[in-house]
Amino acid sequence: MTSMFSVAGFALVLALFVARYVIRRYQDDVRHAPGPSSSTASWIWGHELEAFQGQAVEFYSKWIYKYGPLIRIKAALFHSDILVVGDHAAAQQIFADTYNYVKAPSFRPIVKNILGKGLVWAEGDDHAHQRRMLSNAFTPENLKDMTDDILECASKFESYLSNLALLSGGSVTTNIVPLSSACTLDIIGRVAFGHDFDFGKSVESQDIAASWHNVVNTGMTFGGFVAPIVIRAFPFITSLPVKSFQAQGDIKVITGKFALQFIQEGSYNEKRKNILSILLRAQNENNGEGLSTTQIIDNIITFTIAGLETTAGAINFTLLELARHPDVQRKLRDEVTQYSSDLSYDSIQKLSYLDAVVKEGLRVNPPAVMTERVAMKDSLLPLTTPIRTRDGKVLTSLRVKKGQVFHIPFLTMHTNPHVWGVDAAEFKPERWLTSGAMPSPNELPHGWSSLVAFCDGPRNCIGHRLALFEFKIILATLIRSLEFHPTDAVITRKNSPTLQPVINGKGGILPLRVSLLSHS
Ligand code: HEM
Repeated sequence: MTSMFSVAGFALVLALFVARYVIRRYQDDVRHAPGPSSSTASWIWGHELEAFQGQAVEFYSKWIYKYGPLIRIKAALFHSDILVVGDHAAAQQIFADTYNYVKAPSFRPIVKNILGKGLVWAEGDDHAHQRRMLSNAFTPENLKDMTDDILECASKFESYLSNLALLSGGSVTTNIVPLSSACTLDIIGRVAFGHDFDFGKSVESQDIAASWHNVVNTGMTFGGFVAPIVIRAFPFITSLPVKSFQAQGDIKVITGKFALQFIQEGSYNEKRKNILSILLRAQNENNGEGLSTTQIIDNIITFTIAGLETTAGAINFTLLELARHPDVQRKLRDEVTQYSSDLSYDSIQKLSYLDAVVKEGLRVNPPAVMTERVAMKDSLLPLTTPIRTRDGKVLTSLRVKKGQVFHIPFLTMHTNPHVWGVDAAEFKPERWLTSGAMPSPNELPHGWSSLVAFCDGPRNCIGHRLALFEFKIILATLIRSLEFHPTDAVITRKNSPTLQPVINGKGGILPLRVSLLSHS
């Protein structure tokens, strides 16, 4: 008898579940979005495994260029279909409405452990408040005060490579990845909390490098694919007492320690130039309205993590492009040596070819490859490119339900051949300088320089001006005295968790031949 009731109970739950699924399916327009056929999806992993196995967003690009800028794919573990958004109006709306479209809630506990309760973790009013308080640290005036620190760190990078080349008779092949990371760690350490990590020589910088290497290579394994999908399906597991869910990252521990030390020294009133000093002084001036000391430290940690490998990645891939395009490299060197003996904030903005190289570098190899958002309520998404349904209706906007997951691949949006032409994926800085070579503004996304490398809207990259300044100073410093050449290595690209150069399945390796100008 008992077993009969439990079978009936189970059947009822199942029927309710199926009914809910069917009703939901017909209350939104997601089913009308085109995309790869369900028959090509794995029954358990949907299209997500195929997408993971390809290069960075390779499949999202392939599908979007084939089916249109907004597509639907089957999700893993029976989750409802995911919308992959390359449509500009839809992306703009998602980025603008930060109260409705949020980062995946199931990952917040992990983000909190790794970064603390700073800007990346915060949502809604808390985010708006933190953002208002933090923005002041990134004004051009404050960035100008950081110039000497950035120049010094870039020079160390250049000296290291020059010496290496000199010791090998003027030319050397080296893995550029750990060196650019050491340089950007030095910069963020100095400008964020007044600490010098000593270009990869300090124990802390080595711990940070080892832990990042581990993150990159674990993210490319099958386990790295499955873990976030399981968390999405069973969010409660992040609160289980499992070591890896509760662990704080090395960068958080190390940065937190140095930031606290800096505060305890109490010298922030004299050390005006770094972000921590700026925020602590603002805290005193705000009579309690500002951020708490814990929030300030959590944001220093957040800036370090968010600003370190993204900027390093931009340098790595742009040096690779320059190595592959010697003519571009020569033109850049000519401009840098001709016009800029001083690399101040104002003078570097005037170097138009350097600016074009930087934009093109971020277009074809955006360090943040894609992002994800989840709808918090039922909503209507505007579309730049209407969708035609099977029964002939034309949809200029799409109804989506609460809980809808969106993947927004920046790289796909940057290199769409229907927008940028047949050479969309090629590195050609000239396109930014030649009249008529760029697509018209209404064909491009809303964002910095009509790109989404720094995302868009109230959650765009708060550090983008600092990132661009660093990026330009490092490139200009290196290119003045060194020449970069490609090697025979076959380099592919993976998203783990930023854009990674990969050789034979291993991430974090990018060999380049570097020669002293006088020896080439
Ligand atoms: C080339 C280098 C960089 C790139 C390509 C980049 C890209 C991005 C992108 C795409 C986002 C949005 C992520 C999302 O919402 O899913 C973002 C957010 C953020 N970035 Fe950057 N970033 C770079 C450098 C930096 C630097 C140097 C800092 C700090 C000093 C920084 C701090 C942040 C923070 C705190 C956020 C979160 C903003 C918010 O949610 O309000 N980034 N960045």
